[in-house]
Amino acid sequence: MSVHIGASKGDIAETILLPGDPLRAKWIAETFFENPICFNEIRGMLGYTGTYQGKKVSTMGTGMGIPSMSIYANELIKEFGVKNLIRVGSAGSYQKDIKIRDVVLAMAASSTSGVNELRFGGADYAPTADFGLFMKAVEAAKAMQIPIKAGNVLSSDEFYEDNIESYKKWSKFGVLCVEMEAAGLYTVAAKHNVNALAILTISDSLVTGERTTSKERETTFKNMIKIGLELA
Ligand SMILES: O=P(O)(O)O[C@H]1O[C@H](CO)[C@@H](O)[C@H]1O
Ligand SMILES: O=c1cc[nH]c(=O)[nH]1
Repeated sequence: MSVHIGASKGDIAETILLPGDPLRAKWIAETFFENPICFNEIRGMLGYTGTYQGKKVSTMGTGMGIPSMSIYANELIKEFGVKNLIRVGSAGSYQKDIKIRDVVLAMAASSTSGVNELRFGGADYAPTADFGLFMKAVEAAKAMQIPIKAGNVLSSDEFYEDNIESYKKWSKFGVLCVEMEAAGLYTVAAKHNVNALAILTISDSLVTGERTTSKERETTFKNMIKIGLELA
C-alpha cells in the first residue's frame, strides 16, 4: 500500500490505462476486462486489474491536472512496478480539422505548468511519448481501421482560461488539442525510465464551440481504449 493507492504488491499490472475520471476507469474495467478486481478506492480514485484477451492489465483514475497525475504516476512506478503508463483522456480541439471524437496520439506535450521550469531551473524540457508505445499504438489503430492524428498537444494548468482566444497562439504553432496531464506523465515516466503515451479523444472544440456531455466523456470513447488495450 502506498500513500494514495490501497493495493498490495502484485495487484497492479505492468501496463495501466489512466483516465482522469475514476468512473471512466470503472467503465473500462466493466466493459473490457475479464474478471476485474477493484484494487483502490482511496479518495474515490477507482482502480481495477483484470485481463484483456488473456493479458493482465489495469486501469485507474488519476484526477485532473499535472499535480494529481504526478502523485499517482510516481506511486504506480515506484511502489507497484508499473512499466507502461497509458493515459486515455479527453481533450479540446485547437484545429478546425480535428473534430469531436477524433483520436489524437500525443507525440509531445507542451505545457503552461510551472513544474518543469522549476525542475530544470528555468530551462525548457520537452516531454515526449515513448517511441515504442507510440509505434505500437499507430500499428494497432491501423489494424483496427481507427483513424488517428498525432502531434504536439498542450497540457494546460487551466480548464477555464481568462482569455478564451489564447488557444490561437498554440494553434498557430501546430498544437493539436488541449488536455491537462500528459506533460506531467511523460516527465515522471522519463525520470524513472519507464514508458508513457497519451491517447486522447476530442470531447469539445475551442474552434467551433461544439461539446460532448459528461456521460459521453465517461462511457463512449471506445476507440482510444481499444488502442490502449492493444499495448498490454
Ligand atoms: O478526460 P480526462 O482524462 O479527465 O482529461 C481531461 O478532462 C479533464 C478536464 O475536464 C482534465 O483532466 C483533462 O485533461
Ligand atoms: O482539458 C481539457 C479537456 C477537454 N477539453 C478542454 O477544453 N480542456
